[in-house]
Amino acid sequence: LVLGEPGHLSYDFYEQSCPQLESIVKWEAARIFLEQPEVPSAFLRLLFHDCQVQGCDASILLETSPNTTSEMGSHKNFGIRDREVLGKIKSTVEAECPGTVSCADILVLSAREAVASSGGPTIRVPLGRRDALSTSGELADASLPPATAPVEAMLRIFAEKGMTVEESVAIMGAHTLGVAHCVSVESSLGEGGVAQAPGRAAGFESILRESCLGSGADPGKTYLPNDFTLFSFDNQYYRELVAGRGLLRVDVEIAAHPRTAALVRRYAVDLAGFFQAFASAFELAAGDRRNPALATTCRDCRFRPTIADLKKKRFILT
Ligand code: HEM
Ligand SMILES: [Ca+2]
Ligand SMILES: [Ca+2]
Repeated sequence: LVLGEPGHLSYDFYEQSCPQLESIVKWEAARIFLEQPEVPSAFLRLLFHDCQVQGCDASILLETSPNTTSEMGSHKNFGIRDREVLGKIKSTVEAECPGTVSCADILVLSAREAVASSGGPTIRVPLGRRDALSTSGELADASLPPATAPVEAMLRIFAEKGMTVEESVAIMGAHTLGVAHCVSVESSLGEGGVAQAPGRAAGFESILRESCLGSGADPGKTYLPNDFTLFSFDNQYYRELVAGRGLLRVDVEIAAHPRTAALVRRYAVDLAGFFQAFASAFELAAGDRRNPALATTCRDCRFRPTIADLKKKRFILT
């Protein structure tokens, strides 16, 4: 464990200390994705939910430390899964490069592989993030958008990271992978056949009502694909939106909002344009480093020394 200066991110950060890093993560992730095809979508959402709360510092992987609640205690993190799979990748890296690579960088690299191995763009990411030692469920509550977030809130969140509207609409294309549970969709369903999400196709609205409100549906357990090609990183998400088949409120709204509708229609027919805007948006999302203070490189991504342990110097090896 190295108490590092929170230096700048760079593309060659581990060039001397762990030259094989990117290929280790690439092959270990590929091996895992082959056995568990539901993992890439989990990694991509994990990246967003980590970086959104005190920056990209792997704080979402922390288990409760004394006097704080973990981020997973926040209902905004409902559906977040497969955090332990990142631990597997981390231990493979540890075997080659002990105490060198941060969990935050492992998360960014793994999310990048999730996109590339699902057919999306290959994204170059600068490295050198440090891991948080503390966090709180309250902070996650305050920093993450609710499932009901409208377009304006979405645009504000990504503008804060320096994204253009083109990039903000492109990063929402992450919803080309994975699932949403009924509990996240429910609030957008109307009463008596009147859609709460204007712009959603009537036929799709009734499919959602049947799937999520029908007998046998359990809001916390029943889930639906984010698009028809939930394992493939493509522009199908935008095609669905143009056809009025958005799942979440923000998905439905970006197809109609004056600032975003034209971009949704463009990405639906311009895969290369979507990939390019997504790649630069991803780099901005992964570049959020609000919390470089007292940050470190942790060997275990989930159970980290507390600040008190550090003060006793029990964990400081160098
Ligand atoms: C304001 C913006 C956003 C909102 C309101 C939002 C909301 C949600 C919600 C409610 C779910 C479903 C959770 C569940 O029920 O299991 C979801 C899933 C997902 N989100 Fe977002 N999201 C946003 C932006 C993003 C971004 C920026 C990314 C990644 C860069 C992302 C990646 C994903 C992925 C991959 C899934 C599927 C997860 C899975 O299969 O487990 N989302 N999102
Ligand atoms: Ca974080
Ligand atoms: Ca897809």
